[in-house]
Amino acid sequence: MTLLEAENIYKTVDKDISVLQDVSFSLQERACLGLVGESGCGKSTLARCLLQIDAIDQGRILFKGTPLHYKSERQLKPYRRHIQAVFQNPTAALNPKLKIKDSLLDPYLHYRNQVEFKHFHATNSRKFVAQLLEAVELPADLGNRYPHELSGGQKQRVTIARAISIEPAVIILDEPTASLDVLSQESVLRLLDGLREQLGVSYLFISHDLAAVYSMSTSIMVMRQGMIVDQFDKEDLFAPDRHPYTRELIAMFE
Ligand SMILES: Nc1ncnc2c1ncn2[C@@H]1O[C@H](COP(=O)(O)OP(=O)(O)OP(=O)(O)O)[C@@H](O)[C@H]1O
Repeated sequence: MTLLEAENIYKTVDKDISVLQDVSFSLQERACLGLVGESGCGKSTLARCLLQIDAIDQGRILFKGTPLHYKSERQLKPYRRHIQAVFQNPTAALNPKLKIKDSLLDPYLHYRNQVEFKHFHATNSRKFVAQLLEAVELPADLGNRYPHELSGGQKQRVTIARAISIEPAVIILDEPTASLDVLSQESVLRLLDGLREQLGVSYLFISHDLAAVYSMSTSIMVMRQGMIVDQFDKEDLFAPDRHPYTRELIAMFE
């Protein structure tokens, strides 16, 4: 089943600077679609448009066939929980004044009437927090700490736990490991990969790092100057008909 679709999206900023041009793709159930491209090509702008943070100028964004882009905030509410996001900087994503357990409960309290809770069975909030921490391989007592008492990798695991807490269909991962050291990068990617399998969630995995995109994704799209110039199944990364720009990206890793 197709979960998230973009159809011929255009986006300009500052009146006439084109950032996205004719962007189309579809994200299938249980898939990980990788989006790779160099800094400034428009990846985060696309993420913000898909999350209905930024408006598009032309085209359509659909979730399970329903167009999202013209809906009011009230009409969007039932859809927002289905499309969650994890961004580059976990420190900015967590309220410094809230203990981790309270940050983890936030989305749950906001959306609990809409979620079936297939994966997390909350008989009480303490148990729910413990289940979430366990799912992201963090110790249960960490819930009593504040964000500044955690490492960058631990904080990113908390933002992942928040995202999965309301059992979304799609998580947009926008450079989720870019602020982490190499060892934490690897372990967070492994965690995300395992969670996709375990929870049956789909990812749009955004990164400038082709190696990370290759390791995580089932299919890949390549963006250059706001356009998708290449789109293919992961197995076809080294196929002879790859776009010259994709080949340039591959050459950087060889
Ligand atoms: N609100 C805005 N006003 C002006 N320019 C913007 C705005 N949003 C994005 N841009 C420009 O659009 C282009 C794409 O930015 P975007 O952040 O989407 O790229 P990116 O591929 O995510 O880059 P990075 O990997 O460095 O985050 C950049 O040239 C950026 O300066």
